[in-house]
Amino acid sequence: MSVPAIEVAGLAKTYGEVTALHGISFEAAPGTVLGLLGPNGSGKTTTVTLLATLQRPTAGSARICGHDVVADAARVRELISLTGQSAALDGGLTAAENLAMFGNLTGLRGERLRARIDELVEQFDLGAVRDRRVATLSGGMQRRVDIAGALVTRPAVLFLDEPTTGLDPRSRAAVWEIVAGLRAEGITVLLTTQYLAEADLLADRIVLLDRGAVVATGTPAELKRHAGAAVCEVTLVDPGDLDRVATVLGRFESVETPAAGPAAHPRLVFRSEAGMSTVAEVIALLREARIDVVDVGLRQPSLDEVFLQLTEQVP
Ligand SMILES: Nc1ncnc2c1ncn2[C@@H]1O[C@H](COP(=O)(O)OP(=O)(O)OP(=O)(O)O)[C@@H](O)[C@H]1O
Repeated sequence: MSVPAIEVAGLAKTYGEVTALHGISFEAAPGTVLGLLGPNGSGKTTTVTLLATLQRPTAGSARICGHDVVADAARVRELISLTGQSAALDGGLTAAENLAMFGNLTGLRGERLRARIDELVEQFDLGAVRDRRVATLSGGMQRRVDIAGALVTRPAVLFLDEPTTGLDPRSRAAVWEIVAGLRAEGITVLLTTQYLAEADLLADRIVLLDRGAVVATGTPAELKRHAGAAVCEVTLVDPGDLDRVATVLGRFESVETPAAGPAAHPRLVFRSEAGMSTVAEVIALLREARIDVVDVGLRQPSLDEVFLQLTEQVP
């Protein structure tokens, strides 16, 4: 078997009285996307900073492509790149100048640097903004330049810390495409995100952290199966019916769901142990009580629902 791109064993970190990580373990195979998820304060950033050699663990170990992040930190730094939500760009420089700056920082110069910048401009579709000052670009475009900057040195492992936070849906989709492309190139990506749909879409495997411990690992599909039965979702016409529905369907176990938008129809979600029979029963009960619905359906639990079940709060 090949050496894991990321290998974390019993990794712990305490800050004075605060234990940020209680000895976590997980692995990522080369060329895969690992989603690191968890509520605020669960230890995601601490994990990334330890793996990126920005601080030292209190106990346990971590290896990047077989190299220890403490004993072999210099080699690890050559293998990784880190980019986050706050773009590390110089707004006064053009996109191409920023890429050159990233190259210079790692010793890439001259013709090799110019050729690499041309490649990245092409790959990230930055031709139109190449010679524009970064401060004048949209947030989505800046994020693209920033990720391109992290790739100037062709890292084996890329840490993407909340790469789509604050982006509009179109720019977010553009970043998703980039991440899928990186995976196709064989780069291992550790992605932290607060958007579970994003992890569902991009991650081969997910590590779910809560209060400094791993509470679940698996593929998105495995995590959803772990949550157990399918759910029956009832979408109501009238918000005024919510209490009545809760009474009429009181025998079913309700599932906590992420808040819907203000304009959305009110919905209730129940565990559906008996699959379609539960749905049939729910429809019969609602009809009997003359409660109008927009929709009653059977579906797999979403990753958000799994998350709410396994942790104490939303990420
Ligand atoms: N330098 C520090 N000194 C003291 N405590 C810290 C330090 N850095 C992190 N912590 C604590 O460690 C815990 C984990 O924090 P961390 O930033 O890793 O979580 P996170 O999952 O990245 O959260 P968020 O999603 O809010 O960024 C928190 O309780 C935090 O307050």
